[in-house]
Formats: sequence, C-alpha cells, structure tokens
Amino acid sequence: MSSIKIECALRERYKIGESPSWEEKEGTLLFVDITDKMVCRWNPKTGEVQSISLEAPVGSAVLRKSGGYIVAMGNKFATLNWKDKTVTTLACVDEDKPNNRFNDGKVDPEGRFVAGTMSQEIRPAVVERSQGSLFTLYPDHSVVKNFDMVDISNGLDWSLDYKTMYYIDSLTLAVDALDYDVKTGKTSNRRTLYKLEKDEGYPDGMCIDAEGKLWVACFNGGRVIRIDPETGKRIQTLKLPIERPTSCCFGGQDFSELYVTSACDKTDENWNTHQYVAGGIYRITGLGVKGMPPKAFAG
Ligand SMILES: O=C(O)[C@H](O)[C@@H](O)[C@H](O)[C@H](O)CO
Ligand SMILES: [Zn+2]
Repeated sequence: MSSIKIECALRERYKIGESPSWEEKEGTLLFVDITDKMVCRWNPKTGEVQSISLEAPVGSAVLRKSGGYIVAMGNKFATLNWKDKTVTTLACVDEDKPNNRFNDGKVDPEGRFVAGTMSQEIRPAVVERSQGSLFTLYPDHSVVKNFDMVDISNGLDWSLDYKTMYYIDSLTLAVDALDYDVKTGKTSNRRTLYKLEKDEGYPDGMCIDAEGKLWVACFNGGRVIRIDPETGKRIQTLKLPIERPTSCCFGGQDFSELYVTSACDKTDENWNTHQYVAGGIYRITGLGVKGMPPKAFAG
C-alpha cells in the first residue's frame, strides 16, 4: 500500500482556479482562473507559469488537435493561439441572457467540446436559478444545446465505454448520469447517481480514472470524493487542507498524480504565511490509480 501525500504544489492565489488538464508532451498543467480571466500553463518541474489574459471570465480551456486551445469564455466558444495570444470567436450562446457566462467544459470521446453556462454568481454558489444550459461545440464549429434549466453547470466526464456522460449541476448537490450517444453527441435519460452528504459541500469539477471511478471536487466541502458509478456509492474521501477545491484531473508521470485546483477566500489576509494556500494547486500522490489523458478538440 502506497501512502497518500497531499501537497500545495503551486502556491499562488487564483480566485477561482478551474478546468485543469494535463498536457503530456509538454509536461504542463493547463488551467484557468475564471474570475481573473486567465488561461495558465504551469510546468511543475521548472515551476514556470505562463498565462494569457482574456477579455471575459473563462470557465474552461481545452486542448485542440490542430494546436493551441479552445476556450469557453463569457458567452463564447473561441480558439486561443498560445504563441501569438490571439483569440478568435467560433460561436456565441445564450445571447438572450447577458448575465450568463460559460463555466466548466470538457472534450468528449469523439473530440467535441461540451461546456455549460450559468448566471454570474452573486456570491459563491448563489446565482439566479435555472439560467444555464449545456452546449456542444462540434468539430465543424456548429453548436447544439443539449438541455437547459441548469443552475451552475459544472463538472463532466464520460464512462470508459463512452456510453454514459457524468454531469454536475452544483446546486442539485448531486452527480448525475446520462445516456450518451457517442455517434451524435446527444444525451438522454438523465438520473441521479450520487447525492452529496451534508458536510460534502457542493459538487464542482470532476474526472474519471482508469478504473472508471469518478473523482469529484467538493466546493465548500474541503475534500475530493471518489464515487463508484456502478453502485452509486462513495468509496474514498480525500480530506484537503483547504475548503474550496474546484476541480481535479490526473497528470504527471503516467497520469498517476491527481491535480486539484481551488478557489480563494478574499478575506484571508495572512495567506502568505500559510503552508496550504487557498487558491493554490494541490498535488495528490500515492493514490495507486491512474487517470485518463485528456481528449483534444477535433475541429
Ligand atoms: O468553479 C466553478 O465552477 C464556479 O464557477 C464556482 O464559482 C463554484 O463552482 C460554485 O460556486 C460552487 O459550485
Ligand atoms: Zn467548476
């Protein structure tokens, strides 16, 4: 049995760190700071962080097969060219809802980018309800709305056989499962997989591991939990030294390390003296399970 180690690997104070994904060939972690409108790329070996500022809050950033990234920022899907820092809009959503913005997103097994929206938060986890929707950006840059009536569209990932999409609307306090038609990208038959317990806070970002189990970051719950989708049961709890983990992904050598982004509490004046910084990025090793490499947008 290896022993689990949790460390604050990037001692920065991102307001809402989110959307982590590991780029194997660079050995870097891509993530965003939603509130500070930044896409960042961090090399844990050298400690170097590169970042690009965008003009709107950015909910998620994903890899693109042809190079660069796709971002879901403000109410737009856009390409981001890392070298010359140019952003090119591909499509707009929710044009009738000026207070909406994109939140979490991920590339599906076929290379489509699926991302959801929400009304801008009044304070953490408080929004005008039912304003969000879940959208798919296809490789030909067309956009389809999967469903609406979402409060805070958040974590998502797919089962290893691609037949199920796991999805979180944070304010339902649940992790849901939907049938996924991987040929078309259509979802159906949404049902609750796991209901969070009282002290587990809000479900936020999540990722699947190589055993088909889900790792869910619990915002205000100070933990990441592992769920078995077969049974709908929680099988592991990783207690963290911070209250607001936001999302997680596997990375590092052979995808054997879990990276967890977090959000910071602005009232904490003494953050610099703390070993564990709220808003920092955490690395968890010794879990004895590996993750899946992220997919890249095909268009
Ligand atoms: O990280 C995100 O996805 C949101 O934009 C956050 O603000 C939190 O998730 C939310 O407050 C709790 O669910
Ligand atoms: Zn989130």
